[in-house]
Amino acid sequence: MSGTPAAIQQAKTLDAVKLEVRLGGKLVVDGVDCTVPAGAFSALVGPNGAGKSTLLRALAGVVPLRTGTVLWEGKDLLRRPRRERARIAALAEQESATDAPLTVRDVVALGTMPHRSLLGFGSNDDDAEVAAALQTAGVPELADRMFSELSGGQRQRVQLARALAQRPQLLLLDEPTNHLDPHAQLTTLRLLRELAGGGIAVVAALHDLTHAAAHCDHVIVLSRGTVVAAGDPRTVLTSELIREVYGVQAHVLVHPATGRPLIALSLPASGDEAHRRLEVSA
Ligand SMILES: Nc1ncnc2c1ncn2[C@@H]1O[C@H](COP(=O)(O)OP(=O)(O)OP(=O)(O)O)[C@@H](O)[C@H]1O
Repeated sequence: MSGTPAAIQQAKTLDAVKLEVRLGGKLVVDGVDCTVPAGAFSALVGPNGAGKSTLLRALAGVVPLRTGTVLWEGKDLLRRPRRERARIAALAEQESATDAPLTVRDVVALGTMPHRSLLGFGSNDDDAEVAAALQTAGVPELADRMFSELSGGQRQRVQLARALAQRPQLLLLDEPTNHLDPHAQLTTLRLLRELAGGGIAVVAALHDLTHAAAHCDHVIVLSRGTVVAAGDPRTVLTSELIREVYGVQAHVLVHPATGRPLIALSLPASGDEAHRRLEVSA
């Protein structure tokens, strides 16, 4: 590898090439090409059922690809040994992966597994890693609670802590602000931006377009399993694109305090577009 800045940038990039995923006989991810650079916070947006969760799961190797390749640093990520892959990519999903009677500390400790030696199981290093992840996710006080007894927002932040404990280079998050109150939403988005600023690639499925426009460097717009636009959210998230993809009217304003885009949405006057969208997604 040459030492040029371009080569270095290339080296820390996720490239999805012609990804297809079929579920229940339906092509849910349909020829997705996208690039996610390290050092950037990327939003994955699109209507319900567009395929965002499935795409994130496919990137993490949780659902099998029908065709296509996921490259990290130019190499096939999904063909790497599972443990090596888990040191690169962490996925924080919306729903709990476990109903087992685990404490929050136990759940977050699962994230450290790819870095553990068998002899080092339960070491002080692991404890410190778990404590640091809970602290970063803003929920250190939950460590001894049973995971199954947490609220939706608390679970969401513990899932984030588990993913952070994995010390990933690529962090994939499915609606990380779901269930969170406004303060927690903003602190989570700020944290994700800081993590990206620290040099990792962060990709989050988001429904709030203002969040995507205000906090993300890059946006990928998915519709019916296909990428219909990608790039700087300030240029991609136009009224026209939002109307076309979501069937709603969008007014892109300027946030009076931050100067970032503020996207105000309303249904079209006739209601025709909204009606059409409900029919489409049924
Ligand atoms: N296990 C499955 N079997 C069959 N179809 C599935 C399965 N999981 C998801 N799908 C379908 O795949 C499509 C994409 O679902 P996915 O959850 O990826 O969308 P999404 O964009 O994340 O949606 P949302 O915004 O509602 O979370 C939907 O039509 C969904 O019904």
